[in-house]
Amino acid sequence: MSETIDEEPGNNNYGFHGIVNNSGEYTTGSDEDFSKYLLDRMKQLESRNTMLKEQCGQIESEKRFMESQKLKYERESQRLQSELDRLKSVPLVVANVVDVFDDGRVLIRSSTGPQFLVKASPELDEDLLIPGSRVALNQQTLAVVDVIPVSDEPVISAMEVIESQEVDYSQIGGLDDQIREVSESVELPLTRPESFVRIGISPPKGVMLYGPPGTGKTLLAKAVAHRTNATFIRVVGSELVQKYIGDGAKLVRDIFEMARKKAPSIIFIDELDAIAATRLNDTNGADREVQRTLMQLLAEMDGFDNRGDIRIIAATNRPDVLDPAIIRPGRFDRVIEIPLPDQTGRESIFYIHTDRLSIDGDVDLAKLAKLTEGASGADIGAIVMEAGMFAVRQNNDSISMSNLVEAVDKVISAPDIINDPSLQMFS
Ligand SMILES: Nc1ncnc2c1ncn2[C@@H]1O[C@H](COP(=O)(O)OP(=O)(O)OP(=O)(O)O)[C@@H](O)[C@H]1O
Repeated sequence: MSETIDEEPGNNNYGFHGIVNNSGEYTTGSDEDFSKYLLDRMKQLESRNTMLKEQCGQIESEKRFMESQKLKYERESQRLQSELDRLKSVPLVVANVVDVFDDGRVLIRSSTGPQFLVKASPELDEDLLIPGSRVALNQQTLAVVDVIPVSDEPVISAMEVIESQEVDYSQIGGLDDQIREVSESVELPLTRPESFVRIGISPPKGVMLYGPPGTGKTLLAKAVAHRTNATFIRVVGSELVQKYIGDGAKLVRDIFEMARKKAPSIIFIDELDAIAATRLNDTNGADREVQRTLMQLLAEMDGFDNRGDIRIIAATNRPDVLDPAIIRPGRFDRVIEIPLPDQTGRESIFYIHTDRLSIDGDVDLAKLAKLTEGASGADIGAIVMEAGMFAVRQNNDSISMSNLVEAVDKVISAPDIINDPSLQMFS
């Protein structure tokens, strides 16, 4: 037997350097030995090549499998995410965590009292689920879908608290009578309480402003707060009962508590109809929630001294649906209509909104007021803003009458305005 050697530095280009014969001596070998070596080497390389090709094929098919798995999981994850978003977007019930068990179940207490043993969504960070934390539950399954961060506590997010208001009566157009009435019933009891004591009458506890949207109800409430240096606390009725179900009554308590702490204060309840609509006999869960919130509001109103330094103003666009209990004496006993502005009102609102702007000398506010019959103060604000945008787009230095007429058309979509012959001079 002879053994090929290729460790030694070679004398050919194939890595063949010689053989060791049967006597153990090294020899460079014959041509035959060299051919045999090449043949063996070729076979070796071919089989290695085949093996590597197989491995490569195997890895390729594993890669394809992994890619299809990845695609499948991505789709699954998207589906779960949209399911989760959907669950989170429906109104959620707020509850407190009482205990968390090892098997992932959570004992919660709803704000209306009963306790439930529920599951937590797997997406939730378990570390945040601790006894005492506030959580949001899916309304149907009661699964915990979110942990409410401390800064998102309903009492804070449900109300807007502004300690000093910038709005003044002079920024409200066309509501002189209403300003006087609100001032008498809200401002005087706060600024001159002794006058009421002297005469022996009680000021109204609550004032209700009703009228179409955008007519200045919120503006009026803010202006009163400014005049009295009172803290302005604004809550929206629909949010109290729809955003954090089960918490409406507690929120009402918290709001009055906050008003007492920050007194003198004005609580402004926007969309009062969402919590004070006429009660039906056949009530479902959501109606009961509304009722509980309203009962708490009435209890708070009945409980506080109307000579104190908390005033309540409510606003609604739907006075027709209100529960009569809400306007009983000692509650919202002063009801003030805030109507759409008339010609003079619209003119003064145009004046207020254009006063600080750069406008052309020929701008005719009376004409604009005439063109905007049926428009609210908010519509007029939007018209002026839109006219300003037209002027900016045209690179002008000031707002022209034609900018305003065009804006009227855009905001209140009244096509006849453009065809009105008396306005041709402005277009
Ligand atoms: N009488 C008004 N005078 C001047 N501006 C007004 C008047 N009414 C409304 N506006 C303008 O419209 C905006 C919206 O008005 P505001 O929020 O007070 O209306 P609202 O009656 O409370 O509406 P909603 O019922 O929709 O809550 C104001 O910020 C102001 O720019």
